[in-house]
Amino acid sequence: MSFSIVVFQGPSASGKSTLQARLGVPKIVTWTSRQPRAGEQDGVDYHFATREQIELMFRQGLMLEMSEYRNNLYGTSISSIEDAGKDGQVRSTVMDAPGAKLVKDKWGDRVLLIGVLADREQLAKRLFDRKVSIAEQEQRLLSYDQEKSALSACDLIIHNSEGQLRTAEKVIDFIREGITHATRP
Ligand SMILES: Nc1nc2c(ncn2[C@@H]2O[C@H](COP(=O)(O)OP(=O)(O)O)[C@@H](O)[C@H]2O)c(=O)[nH]1
Ligand SMILES: Nc1ncnc2c1ncn2[C@@H]1O[C@H](COP(=O)(O)OP(=O)(O)O)[C@@H](O)[C@H]1O
Repeated sequence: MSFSIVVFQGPSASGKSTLQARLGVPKIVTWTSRQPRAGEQDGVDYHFATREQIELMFRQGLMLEMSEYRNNLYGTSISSIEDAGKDGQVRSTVMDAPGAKLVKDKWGDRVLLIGVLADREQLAKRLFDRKVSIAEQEQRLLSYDQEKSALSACDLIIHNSEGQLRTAEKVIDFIREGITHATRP
């Protein structure tokens, strides 16, 4: 059986979304209580909901997990993971380390867990370039060490510091080719 879900994990600004976009398979849309950013669409980037709605879904047993990040709730519905791959289409998602671990523990070798890592100094610069406030930069970098040490649970780790993006993209192209090949009838 081939992979049906690719999960990206790693520190904030390491390049998870960039590499997820490069992989180019449909995303598993997760839930968040944070406000949509400019250009983000409901049901495409996230299911945007209130904190209360997400908590209710969790209590109803519909959520695999729920996680608090920078004062917002994030969560993945069980059905979105279970349904992945049913149509023969691999799906991808970006998760924090605890969420990624749950998916890997529960769905095992259906899941390809990719860790993305870049130097701490470069992440600080990327966050600065993104015009993130100093307080938010500090908060995001606080989780750097935790996310970095959790990478040991990954099936593979892609290094994505300055100058490594082209190679990282080639690795992703290689993975896409492998996945597509394996799911071809
Ligand atoms: N555990 C968990 N983490 C999620 C989920 N959806 C998104 N995240 C993580 O939430 C964090 C914040 O994402 P976001 O608000 O889009 O901001 P970003 O830091 O710019 O990517 C990222 O580390 C995502 O990987 C989810 O369903 N569960
Ligand atoms: N290897 C790289 N070198 C320089 N900048 C990069 C590299 N990879 C990604 N970036 C940039 O860093 C920023 C954060 O990347 P993003 O994919 O949004 O990270 P994450 O999803 O992990 O938070 C983006 O502006 C992206 O274009």
